[in-house]
Amino acid sequence: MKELRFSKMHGLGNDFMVIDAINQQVTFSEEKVRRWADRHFGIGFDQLLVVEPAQQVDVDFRYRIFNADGSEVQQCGNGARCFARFVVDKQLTDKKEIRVETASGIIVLYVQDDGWVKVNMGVPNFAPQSLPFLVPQQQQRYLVPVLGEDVVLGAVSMGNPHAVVKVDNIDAAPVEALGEALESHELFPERVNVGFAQVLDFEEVRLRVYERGAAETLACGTGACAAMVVLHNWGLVSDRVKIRLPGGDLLVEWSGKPDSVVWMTGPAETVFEGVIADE
Ligand SMILES: N[C@@H](CCC[C@H](N)C(=O)O)C(=O)O
Repeated sequence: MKELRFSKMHGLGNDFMVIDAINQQVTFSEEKVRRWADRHFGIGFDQLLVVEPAQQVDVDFRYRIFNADGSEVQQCGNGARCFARFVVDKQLTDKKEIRVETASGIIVLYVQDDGWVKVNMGVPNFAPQSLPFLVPQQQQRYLVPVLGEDVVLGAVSMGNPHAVVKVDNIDAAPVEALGEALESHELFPERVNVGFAQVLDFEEVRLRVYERGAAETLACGTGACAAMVVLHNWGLVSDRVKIRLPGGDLLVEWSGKPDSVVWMTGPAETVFEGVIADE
């Protein structure tokens, strides 16, 4: 058994175990991640974030993400902000503009003087095959039969797959039941994250997200970006929107022009440092 150092961090209550895998040797299995993620018998987290050496020449780090159920995924927005704070606080870099490779491409993280992090989340991809979403053609709105009703949703990849459902009031939304049913719906063969969005006005949206592989979380960064771009396409929000999640607020900006990137700005906090025995 060897000792493995980690940080426990969160972005608006979406919580993470963060491991420096540059200065420590560590291997991952689904079973190990699930054990660490357990909130009673482990450390407890929504996602595990791993800092690895860059594999490409033009980036600073490689960023790997595992959901609490042990599945490795392509992107995590709240995690990206925590990743930036981690590599700066641990003096793994002295840069304030950090280029990071993920399983879905390169993202750029900017650590601001106030400690918040602004992330270039890349260009949203509305092509159904990018999620993947098994529908005959790309549309702004899709009608999906689930739990005995036809649910209207938008679909987008923010590097990871998202479905967005507009609701009148997120407090009354069937997040658990519908979220779970859509997450593993046959039209989403790689499963999907499901956002429930309540539009307050052009600049403000309330959002709850049922995350693939982690169930409902207090916040989802890519979910906030997905909700914003879908609602923007539907003409319901402006280019700069405050997304109010159960764990706090995120600022999401997107012009809606072809090939324009999405910007997400918000906090990232360290809760404690820990050491765990690892085989
Ligand atoms: N919490 C995240 C998203 C984490 C990954 C997601 N559950 C997936 O499976 O794609 C965020 O802040 O974006």
